[in-house]
Amino acid sequence: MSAGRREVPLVEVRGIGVRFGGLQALDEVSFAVGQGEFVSVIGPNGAGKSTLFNVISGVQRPTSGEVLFDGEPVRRSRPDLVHARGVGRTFQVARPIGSLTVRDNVLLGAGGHRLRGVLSSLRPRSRDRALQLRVDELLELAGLTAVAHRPASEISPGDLRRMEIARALGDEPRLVLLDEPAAGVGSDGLTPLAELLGRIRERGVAVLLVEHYVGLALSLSDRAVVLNRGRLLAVGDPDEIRGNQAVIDAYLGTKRSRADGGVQQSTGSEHEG
Ligand SMILES: Nc1ncnc2c1ncn2[C@@H]1O[C@H](COP(=O)(O)OP(=O)(O)OP(=O)(O)O)[C@@H](O)[C@H]1O
Repeated sequence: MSAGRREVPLVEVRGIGVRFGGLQALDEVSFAVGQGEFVSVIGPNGAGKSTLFNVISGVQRPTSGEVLFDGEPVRRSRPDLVHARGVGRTFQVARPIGSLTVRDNVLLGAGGHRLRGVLSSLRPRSRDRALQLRVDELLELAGLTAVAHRPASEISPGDLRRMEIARALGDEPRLVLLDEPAAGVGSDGLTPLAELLGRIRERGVAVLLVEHYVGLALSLSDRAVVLNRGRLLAVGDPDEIRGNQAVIDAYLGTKRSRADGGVQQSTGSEHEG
C-alpha cells in the first residue's frame, strides 16, 4: 500500500446489530477483513458467531448497521447477490448431496456465476474441459482425489468437511466463510483440514473462520475477532488475543489442552475431536 492511500477492505462490518424478539444476538459489531486476510471469529456458545455469518452472507437482515464489500454497502440482504460478489460459505452442519459422488458435489459448486463468467469466452467443449480441470484441482487441493468417485454419503466426516470447503471454493470466491469446519472430524481429520486451510490462505482467498478449536484457528489466523454475548470483546493478532485478559476471563480461561495439540473450549459445545 502506498503512503497516504488507504486500502479499501474487502469486507467491512459496520455497527451490526441483530435482534430476535427480546434477544440482542449482535450489538454494534464492527470490524474489517482485508483482501486475502485470514480472520477467526471466536467466542462461547451463543456469542453470535453464526448470526454474524448469516448477516455477512445475506441470509439474515441486520436490525441495524451495514456490511460493505469493496467499500460499497450491500443494500439488499440476498444470499445470491452476496455470492455473486464473491462470497462462498460452508455451514455448521454439512450439506452434501449424499447420493452424488464427491466429484459431482464439488462440480456443483464450480458451476456458479463467477466461474462461468471467467470461462464464458471459451467454446462449449473447452469450457467443459476447463470446468473438469478446475474440479480436479479443487479435489487435489482438498486431499480428496482418492475418494473423488465415492458417494458423499460414504466418506469420513473429515473428508466431508473438506468436500464442503472445496465446493465453497468452486466459484472463485474472494472470501469464504467457514462455520466450524473441524466439528465432528475427529483427531485424524484435523491435520488434513489445517493443511487445506493453509493452502487457501496461500492462494490469497480471504477467510472468515468460526471454530471452537481455538488453537487451530489462531495458528492459521492473521487476526481474530472475539465475540461474547453479541458484543465485540476484542480484535487483534493471535498473540494479542491469547494475552487479552477480558478474552481469557470470558472464553480462553476455560480452555483445556487436547492430545492433538489443538485447544477446544469447554463452553457446552463439545464436538467429537
Ligand atoms: N433465528 C433465531 N431466532 C431466535 N434466536 C436466535 C436465532 N438464531 C440465533 N438465535 C439466538 O441468538 C444467539 C446467538 O446465536 P448464534 O447461533 O449466532 O451463536 P453462536 O456463537 O454461533 O453459537 P454456537 O457456538 O453455539 O454455534 C443465541 O442466543 C441464539 O439462541
